[in-house]
Amino acid sequence: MISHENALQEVLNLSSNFGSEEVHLSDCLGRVLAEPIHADRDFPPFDRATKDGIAINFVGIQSTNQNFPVSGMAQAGSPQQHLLDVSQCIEVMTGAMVPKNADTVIMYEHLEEEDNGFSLRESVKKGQNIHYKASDVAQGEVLLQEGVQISEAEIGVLASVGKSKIQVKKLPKVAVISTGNELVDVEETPAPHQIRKSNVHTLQALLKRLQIPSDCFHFIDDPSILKDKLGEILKNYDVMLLSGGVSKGKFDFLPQTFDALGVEKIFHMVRQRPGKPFWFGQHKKSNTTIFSFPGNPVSTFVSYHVYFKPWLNKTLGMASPQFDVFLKEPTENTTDLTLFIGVGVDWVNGKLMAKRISTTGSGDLMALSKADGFICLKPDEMVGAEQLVPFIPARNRIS
Ligand SMILES: Nc1nc2c(c(=O)[nH]1)N[C@H]1C(S)=C(S)[C@@H](COP(=O)(O)OP(=O)(O)OC[C@H]3O[C@@H](n4cnc5c(N)ncnc54)[C@H](O)[C@@H]3O)O[C@H]1N2
Ligand code: MOO
Repeated sequence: MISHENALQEVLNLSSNFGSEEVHLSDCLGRVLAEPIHADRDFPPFDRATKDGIAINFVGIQSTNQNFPVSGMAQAGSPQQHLLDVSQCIEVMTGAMVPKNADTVIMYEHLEEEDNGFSLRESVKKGQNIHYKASDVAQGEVLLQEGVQISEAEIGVLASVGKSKIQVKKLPKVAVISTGNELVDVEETPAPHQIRKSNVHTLQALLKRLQIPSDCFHFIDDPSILKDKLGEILKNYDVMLLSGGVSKGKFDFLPQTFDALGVEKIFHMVRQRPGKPFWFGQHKKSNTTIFSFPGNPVSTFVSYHVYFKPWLNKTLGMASPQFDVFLKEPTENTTDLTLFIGVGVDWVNGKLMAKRISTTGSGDLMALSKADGFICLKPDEMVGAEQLVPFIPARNRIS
């Protein structure tokens, strides 16, 4: 049986590239840039007043006895004014172009308004209250690199440089598939021997968060139906995310179905818990990557985070972030498997502290809703209290 580390490496080795596509600014949140973004002009594009007040030429302070008659008004959005007489001033609003021949801005609160203009109430430093042209960024500079994930802050940058259409990395087309005779739809009332499908909904929600559209399928445990239907899906999707039907049961038909469809098995069964029966492969002809997760809800959920997310990140040209948390209580892994243990996390004195969630096992869907993520313990590893341990977040606890 393959170790978790080797399994992850095999998954990453099969990362793909789906090219790029153009999307509108309003649709690009969360997508990954497939082009560098350059400054189309200097930022700021002109010497900009940062306070409401007056603009003067500093030389005028010596010659005017600290009193400046007003010769004009510079409003944000108006063309540049010209201060012709250095003994005078031009009133200037925040965001306006500093007038030609002016080099200093004084805010109203530091001035005394008089009949014939303004006099100074505070000392003035030459050049104050001006945000200089190109002091943030010069025209042509790279503002955002290819591979950056677009957040709300990047949207502002894209808008500032006039990018209404953006090249982003194309996302895979994903089929989310559940298998099993016991599964019924959410709307149905299950008979005593049945349960409602939950994995497909969780997987679709996880994908939706990444803006990945997916189609959902369900098939009963029938080898010929599985072969027909999965054969069709192979032709039309880049990725299959399946749950259930991959273990040792007499009705776990997926491994043999993949084999019959000519899907290359990369590995089946990983030395980990949960998620041991994970089956991973690729159909070369259709270039479809197959993540066949064990059906227990926690196994499917953990496997998605541990394998599919890093695969997707690499496919989109992004690094997978690595996190550590401090363990509240000592924890020992007495097995020869890598363990992923559900934890709740809390900020304590600037440290993210993790505490184990009590659970009955990988069928315990309710415990999942209490977990903020999973800590990873290597086989036979002992981690003491207050020690750091790798953490796979399942929800955002920072913002
Ligand atoms: N002889 C062995 N038996 C089992 C092994 C093993 O190594 N040897 N592994 C166990 C582990 S670990 C897991 S996990 C399960 C996984 O088995 P399958 O992937 O074949 O999953 P199923 O048997 O189809 O289902 C398991 C469990 O999960 C429920 N399920 C399935 N799909 C869904 C869904 N879409 N939504 C909600 N719940 C789902 C299903 O009803 C079962 O209760 O195998 C162990 N056995
Ligand atoms: O994946 Mo099983 O994942 O340990 O219940």
